[in-house]
Amino acid sequence: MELGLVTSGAALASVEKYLPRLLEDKVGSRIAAQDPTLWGPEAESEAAIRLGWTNPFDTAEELVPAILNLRDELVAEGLTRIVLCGMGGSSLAPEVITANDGVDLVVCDTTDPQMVSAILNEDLQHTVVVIASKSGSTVETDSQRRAFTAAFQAADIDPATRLVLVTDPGSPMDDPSGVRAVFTADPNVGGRYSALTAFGLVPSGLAGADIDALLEEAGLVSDLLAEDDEDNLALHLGAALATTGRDKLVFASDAQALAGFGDWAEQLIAESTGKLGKGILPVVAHLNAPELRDPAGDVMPLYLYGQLPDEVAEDTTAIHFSAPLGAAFLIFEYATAVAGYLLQLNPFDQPDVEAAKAAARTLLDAPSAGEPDAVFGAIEVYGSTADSLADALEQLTAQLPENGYLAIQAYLDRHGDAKLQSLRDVLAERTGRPVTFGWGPRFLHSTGQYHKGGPRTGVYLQLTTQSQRDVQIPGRSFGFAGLIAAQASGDANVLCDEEHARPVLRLHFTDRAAGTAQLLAALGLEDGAQ
Ligand SMILES: O=P(O)(O)OC[C@H]1O[C@](O)(CO)[C@@H](O)[C@@H]1O
Repeated sequence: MELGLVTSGAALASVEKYLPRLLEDKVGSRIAAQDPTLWGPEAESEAAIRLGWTNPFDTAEELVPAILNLRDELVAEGLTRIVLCGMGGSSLAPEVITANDGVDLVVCDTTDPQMVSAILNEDLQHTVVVIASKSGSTVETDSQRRAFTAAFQAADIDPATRLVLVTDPGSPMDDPSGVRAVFTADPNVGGRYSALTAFGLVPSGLAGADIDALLEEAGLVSDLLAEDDEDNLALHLGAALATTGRDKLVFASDAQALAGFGDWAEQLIAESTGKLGKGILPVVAHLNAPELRDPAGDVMPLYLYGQLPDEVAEDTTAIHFSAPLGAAFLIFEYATAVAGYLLQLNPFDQPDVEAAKAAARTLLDAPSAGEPDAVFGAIEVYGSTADSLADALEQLTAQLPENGYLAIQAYLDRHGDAKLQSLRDVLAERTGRPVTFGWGPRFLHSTGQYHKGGPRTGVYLQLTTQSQRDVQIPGRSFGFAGLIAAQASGDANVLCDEEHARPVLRLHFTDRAAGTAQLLAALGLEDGAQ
């Protein structure tokens, strides 16, 4: 795949404006040298323990053979179905790596009982489960570990032969008892920058992806990214990302481009920049997305290609990017750190994620159902007293400010309920504004930071459901159904609180299939087709 970056229109103007400063301030070489002072005194202590990703190569030398040895052992034992339990930075990169290599990896990054149950109940005889958590304490991952341990025991399989852990040294998960292997990662790398560390490499390598080739691709650009050189792609990309006023970054890929890359970059950019009332909102879209037809003044189109086009319209604002996956990871990580420098924020913390987690914990201790404001068929409505579903949606989108965005937050099964993604285009078309579609609780570890920490311009459509069947979480007083309900309500409570004061419309399906069909019909969509 070709390696290159072309900027045009306002993106090019931003590169021309910022590049001389980035070169003069030696931003490229200072990031590579892991200089924690670059983002100002307030960010310094965090940055001092978060820059290890600039050199993933030394650690990989020992790590890769260990992963490949374990892979050989597993294959010899017929254990070829690899499931990965992990949230955000602990699962997004392996999903992209394996998809681009054409190997299977089952990612369990959910608390939806239907999706968890489908993963738990398939082919346990040939399954190995990688449990990945940097902190070792993320509630989703801990719950998934408990559920898989119980499922193996119920199937008369010793979990100690099937569980593989990836975590930071010294975390509550860094304990070899009762598991097949523990891989510890570089603690000086935050989750969303960890694609080329144990978090990206262990699950991908065990699933059969060519992780040596991935690291080689990253190696192709690592010297260039460390240089204070006007050809440094990360300086160009960082400057373009920081284009004044163009803070909705709309991703679209051609057929040959990196599959699913936008989902990984979404967390990197949203969690790194969405804070202090500023930031860049990634919108994972496609080439025919309404947002790209005649882009609004606050939209920055970002096109991902297998091969860059021969010509781009110079006066049309866009970023055009192409790179092999390993290189793309490293370029985007550097570029995000560069954008953080230009936007004057700390790209390594996520100060607003904790609020939703705390609100969910409170609700798990004392669940409070609350009464719906209205009921239409199989849909309970919270946060609107409109006379119909269509009116409730209309009232929500009418609150969009001029530079606002709509976030659809679906606490559902991203495989089984995938047809709901067609809502994105319809609502983008109707509102003329960027629309994001996030699966909960996965997005809480990604755009969730931006929703609470970024500009107060979002309106939120939450979709939740009654599940026909719950899945128990051994050792906990709640099951997955209670957990996902608390996560959705907790996040809504924070978005609506006095500090954030954002509009949230919650549509709760009392029957998953009937509610889905009803909502699609209310938006003029039949069974997911436009
Ligand atoms: O790897 P952990 O500690 O389980 O965290 C998962 C995700 O949760 C966050 O810490 C916060 O949402 C992310 O930054 C991270 O990628």
